Amino acid sequence: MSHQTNSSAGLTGTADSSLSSSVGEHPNAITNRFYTYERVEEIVGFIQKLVTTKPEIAIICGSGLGGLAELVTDKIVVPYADIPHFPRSTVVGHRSNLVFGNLNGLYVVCMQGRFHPYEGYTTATCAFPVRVMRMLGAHTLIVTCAAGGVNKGFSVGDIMLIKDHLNFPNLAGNNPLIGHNDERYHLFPGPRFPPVGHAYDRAYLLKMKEVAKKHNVELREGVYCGLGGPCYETIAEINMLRILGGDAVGMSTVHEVTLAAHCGFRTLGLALITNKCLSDYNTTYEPVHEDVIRISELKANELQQLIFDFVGFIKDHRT
Ligand SMILES: O=P(O)(O)O[C@H]1O[C@H](CO)[C@@H](O)[C@H]1O
Ligand SMILES: Nc1nc2[nH]cnc2c(=O)[nH]1
Repeated sequence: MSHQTNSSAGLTGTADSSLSSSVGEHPNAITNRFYTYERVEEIVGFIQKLVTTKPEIAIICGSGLGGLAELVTDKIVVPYADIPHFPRSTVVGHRSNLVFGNLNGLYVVCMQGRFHPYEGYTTATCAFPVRVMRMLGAHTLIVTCAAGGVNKGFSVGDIMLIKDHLNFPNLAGNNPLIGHNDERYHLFPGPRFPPVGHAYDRAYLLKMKEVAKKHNVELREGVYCGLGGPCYETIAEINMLRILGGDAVGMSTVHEVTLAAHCGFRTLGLALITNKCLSDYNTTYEPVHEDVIRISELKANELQQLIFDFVGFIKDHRT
């Protein structure tokens, strides 16, 4: 049952009048005009007909990390293709499903496949499922991603707790919240000028460190740099990211976490270091997506265990 083509994904040039652009309008404003409160309610209503339990935890699976959803029991799988106005993942290592079910005693929704700006989606489109998951009832977001290790002390296979991010598209004037700020989202609370200084929940960060200790996993902690992609970085760019305090680099996460902060999610971010970044002009290694997927799949079990236990903690401490 497919309701709608990908044309709803916030791109211009479709027959839908809500997508036609006024002169000079920012693509994110067009996307946000398309994903009206009513339309998001329609999407949420559609999903609620299929899934009657309210999810508490939302999980976004990074490249090669879709297996996280396999931990979920009593699964209900809702393909993106079935959901009205939902985009599709087009990248290897990303499936296109919302997976609902139980994880260590809590009801969760997993995005098995995310959206990236380099696929042609606006950052607002990439982030909008976060709002859907919030409106479905989730209060905690666990966002995972594959990333290159900018920090020279990091090794391939390390897991980095994201303590903060550098949102490069945002610094260049591309923020998913550009456009009309619908007051009705103030429920979450969604102000026009949302603070993002604590977008990654400090208490969650500390808790995940405890969980990792129990599993004898040494976690890294650092700043994730979100770039547009699809190119991996030049040596000069990596050197710049280091100077700016970046520890890991990827092409996702920052727009999702921005929207998550806006709609009141408490967020935990985990970046799996899948490759080293180019450091000097004598380096012959270049990152390739196949390696990213291979390392993600190799380390998925470890990450799954940490997330499983972390969800158990949320269950024991929710108010
Ligand atoms: O961030 P995720 O989706 O985990 O994937 C990362 O890996 C891909 C590049 O290999 C890019 O999509 C980058 O963002
Ligand atoms: N931008 C970027 N994304 C990645 N995803 C996985 N590895 C990398 C990387 O080195 N750079």
